[in-house]
Amino acid sequence: MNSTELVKHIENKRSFLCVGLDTDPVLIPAAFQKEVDPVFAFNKAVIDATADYAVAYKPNIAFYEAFGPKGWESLQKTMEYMPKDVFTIADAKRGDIGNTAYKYAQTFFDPNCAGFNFDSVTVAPYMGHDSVEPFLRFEDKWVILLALTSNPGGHDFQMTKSEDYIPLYERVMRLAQSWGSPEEMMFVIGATRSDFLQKVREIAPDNFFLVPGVGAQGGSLEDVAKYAMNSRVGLLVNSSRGIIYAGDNPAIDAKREAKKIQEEMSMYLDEYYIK
Ligand SMILES: O=c1ccn([C@@H]2O[C@H](COP(=O)(O)O)[C@@H](O)[C@H]2O)c(=O)[nH]1
Repeated sequence: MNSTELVKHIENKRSFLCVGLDTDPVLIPAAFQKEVDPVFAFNKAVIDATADYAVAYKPNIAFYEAFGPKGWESLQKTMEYMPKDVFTIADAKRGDIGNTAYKYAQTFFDPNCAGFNFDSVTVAPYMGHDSVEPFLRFEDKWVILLALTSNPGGHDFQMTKSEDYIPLYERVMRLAQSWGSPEEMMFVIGATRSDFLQKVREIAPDNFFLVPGVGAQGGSLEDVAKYAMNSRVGLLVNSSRGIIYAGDNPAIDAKREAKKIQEEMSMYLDEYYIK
């Protein structure tokens, strides 16, 4: 999906919500456990319940690969079930030398390889340009680089400063913009980093940000919208547990939560979105 289509879906749905499909077999409600593939059955119910309110879905790959071939099959079926008008993110956090990175890119982007056709994949940038470039060879596909993550340990390295006092996350964001255009590169910025939202938007005015950390991790959606929106919205805000485990019945509970977030987003689009 290219950026024009993505922005069109955001404007049409008045939403920049990404639903995280972090589907843990242990947490799936009992009603789905009797299905042949409980993970897929649950994901299907979540997608049905939330598709009117979400513009993106983000299966975190860890929740699938933990179960080997069975997990990959659930992911495959989930991807085949995705509505056409949503942006898909393989949250895989890959990163390796060039030829290996290309294999990772094929895994998620090339339908003739593993069979997936994700729009984007999350990548750790710390092995440098040649570890990211292979992902950029695929047309209309996106690389989403970890910049300022939402977890407490994100501080350990991302905030460290070199002799010129530039923190590592900033160095990553500035240098990475010379590797690829804002039409193919996003950054992960945690919603929990509210003090830095203005700064990261200043560093990367045109890129989309994938923002995890609202919902279960407590980040403020309003702060994200207020400080990090740009002239094409430029945000995909993810909530996983807060939506998918909102209750035992996704048709009611996941729908309610997704709708609530979408309504809030719609309000913030009125308030903060300047095209
Ligand atoms: O900085 C980061 C990068 C990725 N994540 C991922 O996003 C979701 C968040 O899930 P919640 O249940 O909404 O907290 C999950 O898949 C993480 O691995 C992140 O949280 N922070």
